[in-house]
Amino acid sequence: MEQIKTNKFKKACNLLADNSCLFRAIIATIFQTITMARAGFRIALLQLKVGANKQQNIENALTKIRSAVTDKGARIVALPECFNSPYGTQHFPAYAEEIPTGETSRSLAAIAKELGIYLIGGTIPERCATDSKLYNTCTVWSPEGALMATYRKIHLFDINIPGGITFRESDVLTGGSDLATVAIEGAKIGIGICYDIRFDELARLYRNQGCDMLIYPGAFNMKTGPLHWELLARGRANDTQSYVATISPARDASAGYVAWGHSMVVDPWAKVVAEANETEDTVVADVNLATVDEVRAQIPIFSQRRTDLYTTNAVEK
Ligand SMILES: O=C(O)CCC(=O)C(=O)O
Repeated sequence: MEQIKTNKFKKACNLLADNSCLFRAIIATIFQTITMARAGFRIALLQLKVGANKQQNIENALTKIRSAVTDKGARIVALPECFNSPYGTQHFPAYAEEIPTGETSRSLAAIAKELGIYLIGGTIPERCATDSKLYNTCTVWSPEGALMATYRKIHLFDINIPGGITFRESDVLTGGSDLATVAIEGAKIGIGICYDIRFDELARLYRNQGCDMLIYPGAFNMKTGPLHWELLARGRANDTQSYVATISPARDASAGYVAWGHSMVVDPWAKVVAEANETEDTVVADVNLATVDEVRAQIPIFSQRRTDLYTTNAVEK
């Protein structure tokens, strides 16, 4: 019996010795997989001045995109909500364009291709070619200039704070019904727009789908911005243990709708890692996907949820 065991052991050793190169390669791959930290990318958020002249708004965005890439080394550039039009229901019909045939889409596709970058194209008022309805829509462009995704704002901004702010996007816009994720540089990114950030359910769905980062072009105002903008960005980052980026237009005190500004990147620890003030500016941050993995491993709330006590949507990761 002992003899048989010894022979088997010798055979196994000989096999390993014969295939030592292969064996070493397998061990090296396993070790690498265990220890390999995920990389990341540099993102630039463009807090743009937006005025009444659509052509100027587009030109300004293109200039700032170029400089974020050539001067600051961004691989992904993100624009604010409603960057080609003043923000207001009275403006949306006049500024609306079809996607991807409108002039704004064509300009974004061309600059993404020229610079070889990923471009989160903020939002524009979209006129749908098939139903003629208006949507508040984000487009995402690849380094080849291809349209990777469109996201139509799901939760329309309808609020009424007497003496504060009253806004009813639903007077002219239709809400979208689809989530949108894109795979960029090893990260899965979920898109939301402004008011959407108030809905933790949407962020949860993206987390369930395996997102590492959530990007919200937005334009909070002088009433809700000071109270809620950072709170919500940090809240969603903390809930989902993801990076969160919020991108606002610059503040223009003379505009009909005065944006809060303060575009920011929040890391999965819910720490604000880069932030603008209210003026036109470019916010740059390095997104480190190893930080996502680190937080999720160290505070493993996702696997600790008591789904026997409350419902959540299907978990893919
Ligand atoms: O939720 C807020 O306070 C502001 C939302 C907003 O401005 C928007 O959805 O465009």
